[in-house]
This record gives sequence, structure tokens and C-alpha cells, in this order.
Amino acid sequence: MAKVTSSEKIIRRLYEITNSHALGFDKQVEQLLKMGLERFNLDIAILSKIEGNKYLVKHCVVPDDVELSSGVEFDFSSTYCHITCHADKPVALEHVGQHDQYASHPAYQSFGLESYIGMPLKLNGQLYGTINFSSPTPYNRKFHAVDIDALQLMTSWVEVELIRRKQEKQLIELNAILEKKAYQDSLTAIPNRRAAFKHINSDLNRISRENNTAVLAIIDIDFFKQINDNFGHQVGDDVLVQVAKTIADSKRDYDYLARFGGEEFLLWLPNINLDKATKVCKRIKDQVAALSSQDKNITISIGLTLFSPENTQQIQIKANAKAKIDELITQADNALYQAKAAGRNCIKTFSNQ
Ligand SMILES: Nc1nc2c(ncn2[C@@H]2O[C@H](COP(=O)(O)OP(=O)(O)OP(=O)(O)O)[C@@H](O)[C@H]2O)c(=O)[nH]1
Repeated sequence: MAKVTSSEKIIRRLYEITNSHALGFDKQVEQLLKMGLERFNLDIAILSKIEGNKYLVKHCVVPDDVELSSGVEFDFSSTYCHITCHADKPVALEHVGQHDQYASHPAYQSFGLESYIGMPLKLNGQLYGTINFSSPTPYNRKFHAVDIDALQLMTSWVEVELIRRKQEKQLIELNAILEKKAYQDSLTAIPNRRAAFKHINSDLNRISRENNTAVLAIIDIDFFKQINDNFGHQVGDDVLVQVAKTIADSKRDYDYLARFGGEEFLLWLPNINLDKATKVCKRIKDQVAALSSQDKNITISIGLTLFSPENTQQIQIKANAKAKIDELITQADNALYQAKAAGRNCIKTFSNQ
């Protein structure tokens, strides 16, 4: 049987550790550092992060009698890693006290570590920190090329993993932004039509389960086309933003406002009856009427409809919430049409009669 070389052993062990994804990054790094300590027969292992002149211990494995833990910070210039990063390559020192140059280094003066092997960690060419192994006693042999190779392998894995984790974090953040954008109106920054459907959908089930009532209102800015035509699209946009903000500020905290499209807004008022909803809408209408643009008052018309589940309808609503929402919107639209026909700047309620 072929003899397994120490390089092969290290590659196998490294493969095992780096493939143990279930362990999680922190444990993997810990095992990697332990493997390095065994490999080099040294006492202290550190994965550091360097920010300016701050040397931060991110991970470490140390003997019980050494007081060092992750989170501890040092002056970067007073560490051996400062030499390593300056050299921009692996540095291996077997007996620092006997070294012409390093014996007078502040790191030796401060920590008295006699043996050290370390390497810079880089992410996309930028210095991130170091991986290093050291001991207060002189090294009992010379560091060889194979030691540097082992250190190189460990460093490369950490570099790749750190980049992957950074990209994963960026991707999660990007997805959150995209998700938010998918449900938000870009002009007014309030929820959009899609978000409103999603919200009402889940609310309908709760309200019907609690045998409560809710009101759906469609709010439409009056003569909005004239604003655009007379003063331009930008002024129209500003009016939309002002109206959205005014409605958002005047509604109850638990009401849900969305831009339904064009100059129309949808307001969902859960756990309310028609009387009270009319009062909320009147307050909103009056607040908007206090706004003006280009010396012209802005007014809105509102159509309301009541959602009142009966116990027997619960199963139906759960199965067909979309159809129920469409029906409520049609009813509120119908009432809005009447408000427009009645001269605008008023509130009308849908009725079957
Ligand atoms: N500035 C701006 N205008 C928009 C936007 N979306 C829709 N509009 C305009 O809104 C106007 C709506 O006009 P109409 O549907 O005739 O309604 P109106 O003029 O308000 O008349 P009534 O509703 O009957 O009082 C159209 O001119 C659209 O171009 C937008 O995002 N920004």
C-alpha cells in the first residue's frame, strides 16, 4: 500500500472539515485552527481581522492558561502579523529571540512568542486579516515548504468561504430589497395593488373567523387629469405623493393603504362598521381638502363597501378570497362612480338596492 504523505493527510483532513457544512462556519474554522496546531505542533492559533491599526481576534484556539478569546483587539503594528502583511506572503519564524531583525520587534517585546507561522488573508485582493500559529517556545525544527503549503490550503479555504458568505449576505439583502420593491409603489412608497391583495386576502380569513366586519374604500383624486394637463406630470406626481401621505397620516394605525393604480388608492379598514368607516373617510377627505397645488384645492371622492361575513360563508371565503376581494372592489368602485356623479368631493356607500 502506498505511504500516505503528510500533505495528503492534511488535504484529506481539510476536505473533511470543509465539507462538514452542518457544523457551520465558526466550528469549521475552529477545527481548521485545531488541525493547524496539530500539524505544526504549536500552541496558539488565530484567525484575525485587520481594520486600520486594529487587529481583531475573530477566532482562536489557545491553551487553558492563555487568556485570549475572540473579540480581543490589539494594536496591529505590535503584532507579528504586521510583518506578515507587510511582506505580503507567508512568514515563518523558528526562534524570534535569536533573530537579528525580529528580536527587537514590539511584538516580541509584548508577547514573547518565539515561534510563529502566519499568512495574510485576502478577499478579492484586499487584506482581510491573517491566519497564524505561534508558541512561546522556540520551534524544535525548521518550517518546510510543505508547512507553508498546508497554511496556504487553510487560508485559501477561509478566503473562498468568507467571499461566499459575503456574497450570500449581499444576495439576501438584495432579495429583501427586491421583495420590498415588488410590493411597494415606487412613487408614493406605500404598498401597491399586489401588496393590498395579499394583505386583504389574509385579513379576510381572520375577520370572518372572528365574525367581525371590515370596510373597503376606493379613494380617487378629483379632476386629476386637469392637474396633469395644466401643470405637467411632475406636479401631478407631487400631488399623488402629498395625497398618499395625507391619507396615510389620517387613517387609523391598523388600516391598510395601497396605491391601487393611477390616481386611485385603496383603503382597507378592518374591524369596523360602516358608520365608523364613514367617519374615518370623512376625516381623510377633509384633510386632503386642506391640501392645495398651484393655488388649487385638491379633493377626493370615496366609494365604500362593507365586508360582513356570515358564519356559513367562512369556508367559501377561505377557498375563494380572490373572488371576494374582486367583488368588494367592484362594489366600492360602483359607490365611487356614484360619488363622482354626485359632484365629487364626497363619500358614497355601496348598497344592493
Ligand atoms: N402624474 C401622474 N399622472 C398619472 C399617474 N397615473 C395616472 N395618471 C393620470 O391620471 C389621470 C386620470 O384621469 P381620469 O381617469 O380622467 O380622472 P380625473 O381627471 O381625476 O377625473 P375624475 O376621476 O372623474 O374626477 C390620467 O390623466 C392619467 O394619465 C401617475 O403616476 N402620475
